[in-house]
Amino acid sequence: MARYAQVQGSVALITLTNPPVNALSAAVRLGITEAVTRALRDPKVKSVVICGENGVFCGGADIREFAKPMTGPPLVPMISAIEEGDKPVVAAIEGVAFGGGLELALGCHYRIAHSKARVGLPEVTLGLLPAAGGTQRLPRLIGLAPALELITTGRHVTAQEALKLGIVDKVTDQSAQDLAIQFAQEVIGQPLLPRKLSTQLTPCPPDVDTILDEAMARVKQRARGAMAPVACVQAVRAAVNLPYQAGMQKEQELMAFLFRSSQARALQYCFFAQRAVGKWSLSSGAHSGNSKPRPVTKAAVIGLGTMGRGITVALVKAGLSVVAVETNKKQLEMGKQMVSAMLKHDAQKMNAVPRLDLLHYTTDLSELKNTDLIIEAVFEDMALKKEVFKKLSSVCKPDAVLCTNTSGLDVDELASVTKRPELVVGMHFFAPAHVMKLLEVVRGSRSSPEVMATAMHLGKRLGKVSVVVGNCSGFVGNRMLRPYLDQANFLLEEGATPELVDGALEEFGFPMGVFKVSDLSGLDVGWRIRKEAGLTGPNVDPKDPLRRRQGRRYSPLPDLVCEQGRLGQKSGRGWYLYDKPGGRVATPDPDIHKLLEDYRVRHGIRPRQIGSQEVLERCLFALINEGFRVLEDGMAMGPEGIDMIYVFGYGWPRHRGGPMFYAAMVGLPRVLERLEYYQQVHPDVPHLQPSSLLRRLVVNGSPPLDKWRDFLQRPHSQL
Ligand SMILES: CCCCCC/C=C/CC(=O)SCCNC(=O)CCNC(=O)[C@H](O)C(C)(C)COP(=O)(O)OP(=O)(O)OC[C@H]1O[C@@H](n2cnc3c(N)ncnc32)[C@H](O)[C@@H]1OP(=O)(O)O
Repeated sequence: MARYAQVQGSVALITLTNPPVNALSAAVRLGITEAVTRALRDPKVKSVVICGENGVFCGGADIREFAKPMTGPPLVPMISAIEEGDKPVVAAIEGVAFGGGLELALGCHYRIAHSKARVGLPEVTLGLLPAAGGTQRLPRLIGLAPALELITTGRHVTAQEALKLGIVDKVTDQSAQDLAIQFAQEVIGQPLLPRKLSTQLTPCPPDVDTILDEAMARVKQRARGAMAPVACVQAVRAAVNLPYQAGMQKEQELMAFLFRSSQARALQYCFFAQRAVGKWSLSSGAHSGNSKPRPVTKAAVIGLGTMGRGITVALVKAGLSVVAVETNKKQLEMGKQMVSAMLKHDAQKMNAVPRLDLLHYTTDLSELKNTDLIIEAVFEDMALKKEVFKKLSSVCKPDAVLCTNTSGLDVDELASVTKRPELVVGMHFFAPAHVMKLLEVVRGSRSSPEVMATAMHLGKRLGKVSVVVGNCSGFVGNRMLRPYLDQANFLLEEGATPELVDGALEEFGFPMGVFKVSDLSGLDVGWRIRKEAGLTGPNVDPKDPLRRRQGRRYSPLPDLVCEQGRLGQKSGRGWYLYDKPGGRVATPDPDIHKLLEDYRVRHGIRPRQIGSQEVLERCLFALINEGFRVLEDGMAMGPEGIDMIYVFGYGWPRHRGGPMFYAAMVGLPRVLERLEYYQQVHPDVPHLQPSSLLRRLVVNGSPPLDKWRDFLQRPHSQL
């Protein structure tokens, strides 16, 4: 797992060999330890180079080993032995040096990087801290403020920035390994002590306490309850206040606490789940490994509303040539201006030139003859979308892929109006589409494996986390959102306020509570959908009482709020009050409190005290319950997909792993018991009726999440 060779006469070359990323598994650590001992002992060896095989230095500790009992030599003494040795050791960094990989390089006396390499300490994103000396050596090398920033964010740094910061000593466009070998010979005999970071003091600016206090305040504000960033600041503080060994002791103590935490487990689960969802499979046997995507060089977007504009920007940024179609001339002009502004803004941030040349705007659908893939993003109306798909079917070349950005309409119904249903697929982007990482790729019953591969591959090119989902109303994300929203509204009826509900959800870790999000999205969106569904407005069944629809409990509160012209941020009032239309700072609104009080009086509801625990249980467990139904219905590949949809599309706190992971952490018997309790109290809310899958899992001893698939009733997959 580490190859040893002697090159150029006196240089020991140690190569990490653990594909694909040379993670520091037990075997690799053993290999390095043995190779370093050999090099330091061999009198013919005067200097050492450490590099990684296949153009990757090292992706850090082997994350898969974290769940198992520790074996092999630990990292800290291994790195100390390198630093303490009396022969210069040079790290040759190609590809990446992340986490333990960078810590290994910091234990070396010199670092040479390839110009395309990236370095960083991403441990915080795994719920950990750099506990192989990273929190102690990096501040000593580059100073307090930059070290704090890198360690608390886990940000990856390019070789050029690493050179500027002083993390690496040289950057080369040629082979980093060759330059390191040459360099290792040049530095033989030079004093090593100044290169041993553990012997140095952390450079301390006069305002050191202010820097640390501000960093702590910043991470606490951003962390939304995540513990690792806070521990990172504490560890770096030790690099300033304590001698190296005591600082290392502190680093170990903090790490031991984090390592055992449920947050670390959740974040590490997310790391693997994010990668797992890219490996999709269908019930037909087709999967990502055997289905080839079609080439897409020219794409089109139909409709330049908010979604269409964002999708256009995302496609252009990925280097695709795009035809943007908007039949309304005024809208086209407005869309054009906004897309250009967004592209220019993004390019400016990255010091690049905006690729406006990739764009062509038109009002004429017949200009789509040569496009490979078309994404329809018109108004969310089935009749309108069908009309567009009919036209696309006759205008586009026969093998062009037709995608819809619907957020929940039936993909099969749309496909049925085309002559190529096998080439129709849902690509459900989330607003703003050029920013949000999530993409639901919706498989219609006739979508071909090739078309799924094409949409998934395009998602990857756009930098999205793409998740294959089944074609059911609302797909996965929005389908699970309904019970969550319902519960939030019911809680208002029963005595809560928007700020009480949002406060509990934000305390849990959501960036915004449900009512703030609704205000941001615009309350009229849901209002229109409810009108179309006959839940409010003229199409309501006259036999339905005000607080019941289609046989189940219904809260008309959101409709009443809309009827008052309170449409959210855009109108300056919604569930909250804003300083102006379009304002973003939400303050509790006495008028809403009055509206709620009057409503309760009108309906004879005695308000009661509602606590955070009830808010969380009712909103989150109802959502989770629907997640189990999604699995039971075969609309998702597994719980990992659901979790990634919620983490990347709905602000679910990553350190809680996603709703299904959270359910497993809380304990499935507990989730079941609370759902049963609430269902008894609210028998007219079917969403609280525990799903049969949840019951079956509990009866079978609550198996771990990766075994849930075994408890689905077959045939299960609709994918
Ligand atoms: C008290 C206890 C003390 C314990 C001390 C513990 C010290 C911890 C310090 C650490 O080092 S924690 C790990 C820090 N490193 C990272 O977070 C890096 C994670 N990896 C990445 O960012 C990326 O994978 C990459 C290295 C940039 C490569 O990206 P790329 O897009 O090229 O490929 P991927 O699809 O992401 O990965 C390929 C393959 O490799 C698996 N993998 C990647 N990194 C690791 C790792 N560090 N450990 C184990 N496995 C890793 C990844 O899961 C993929 O596998 P798959 O089977 O194909 O899904």
